[in-house]
Formats: sequence, C-alpha cells, structure tokens
Amino acid sequence: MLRRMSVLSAPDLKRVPGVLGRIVELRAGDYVDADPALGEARAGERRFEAALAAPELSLIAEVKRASPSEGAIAPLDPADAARAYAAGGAAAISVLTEPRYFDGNREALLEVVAVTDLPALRKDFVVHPAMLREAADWGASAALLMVSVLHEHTGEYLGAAHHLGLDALVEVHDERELDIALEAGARIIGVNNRDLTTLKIDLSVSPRLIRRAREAGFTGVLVAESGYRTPQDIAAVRGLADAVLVGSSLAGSGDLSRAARDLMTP
Ligand SMILES: O=P(O)(O)OC[C@@H](O)[C@@H](O)c1c[nH]c2ccccc12
Repeated sequence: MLRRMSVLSAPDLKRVPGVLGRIVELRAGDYVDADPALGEARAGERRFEAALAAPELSLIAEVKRASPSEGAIAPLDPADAARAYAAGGAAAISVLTEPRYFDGNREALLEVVAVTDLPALRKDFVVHPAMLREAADWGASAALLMVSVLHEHTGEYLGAAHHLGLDALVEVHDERELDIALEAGARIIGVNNRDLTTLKIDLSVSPRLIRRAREAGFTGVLVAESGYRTPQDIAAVRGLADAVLVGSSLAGSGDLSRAARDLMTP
C-alpha cells in the first residue's frame, strides 16, 4: 500500500520548549522539502523488540559522540564502538544521527548496521515521515519517537514506523506523556530520566513510570533511559524494566566492551 502522511506543522513544533525545541526546529528545517510519502508497506521482523524481550535485563548501548548536556563525549568510531558493545553483551545498538548537537550522521548508522547483527535503533528527533523512511532504508530495526515532540501525532508516526517494518521506541518523561504512548498503542515504551527541557537527570522517573505502565495493564517492552553510570544505578530498575539504554557513561569510558559488561554485572 502506497501511503502518504501529514507533516508536523509549525504550531506543533512551537510547543516544544528549551534546547529540545531548538533541535526540533533545526531538524524540521533539514526535512522541510522532503517527500512525505512512505511508499509501499514493508514486512517488519520486529528484531529490536525481540532482542529486548529476554527474561534478563537487556542493554541497549548507544553510539554517542556528543550531547547538549555534556558537549564532546568521545570521538568514537561507530563500527569499532558497535563491535565493542556487541562483545560486551549488548542486545541492541542505539545510534545518534542528529548532526549538530550529537555529532551523529547517516554514515554512523550504516557502519553499525554493516558490522554487527544486533538490531540498531535510529536515535534522532523524528519530525517528518521521511526520517522514518530513511531509518528503514539505512537498515535500522527501530526508530525513536518522542511524545514530547510528537504529542497527539504519536499514534500516526507509530503507524508509519510499523508500515515501514520498523519497531518504535516511544519515549516519555511524565505521566501525561505515558498516557499518550499507551493510548497510541506503543509496543515499546522508553522512560527518559533526563528532562530534555532542563537536561536534568532524575533516576526515580523510570521506576515510577514503569510501575504506572504495568499497573495500567501494559504488557509490552519497557526501557529505562539515561543517566546510568554504575551497577547500583542499574539495580533500581532490575526486575522492573526489560532493558536499559545507556550512552555517555559507556561512550566516555575508554574501554566500551568492559564498561558495558561491568555496568550490567549485578
Ligand atoms: O547518555 P545517557 O545519559 O546514558 O543517555 C542515553 C540516552 O538515553 C539519551 O541519549 C537519550 C534519550 N532520549 C533521547 C532523545 C534524543 C537524544 C538523546 C536521547
């Protein structure tokens, strides 16, 4: 089925505050002339979802060279980083493709997909359907969808991701966003401990929202995201989350494989 999609309008994007708003505005500018047609439906393998469904806590390790909160983190080679994360026991690899604040790009994702069999997540600020089509074309198994950016359009973007055979990590940071993700029919929900408008980390956010999602009857995959530096930090979501998403503390460690293993060892 050939499907076209609506593009987020300027008023939608204006509702995003702080640094996040600035990034989203720049990303929308990059894709303003892109074709919103999704094209033919593709069969999804749900590899990302399956990789996180193991009974033990899974690690999604992130290729992250820079961020707005930390500036330059490490000049990682994406292929080397992905190989090291795989050797360190990661279940999936997250790759930043946002160029200005995260020093990411398309090549980083392509290289990761080329060197490892682990499913890859395109980590970017999705504001246009063409970004999802790219994610699928570049070999990603999943894309990030942020409720703080997509608001009531979350369900439509989720449908577009599934149409393209992609899994979607639907990211939330508070109760209201969680309710939107649940309502939209998300199968994988990520709880970000970082408030992207202030960039502050609060590790109590994930346990709180993960419990709430389970109480609401959510049976899908739950991911705790951001700010995890020690095995003690991880202990707070063991038995609650299905996976943790970790970037900076691994990327800046110097020995990515060992850091991944050490972090996940109780
Ligand atoms: O580097 P950290 O604190 O381990 O966080 C990783 C990941 O959760 C973070 O990069 C992230 C979570 N949600 C995002 C949305 C956009 C960009 C980045 C992110």
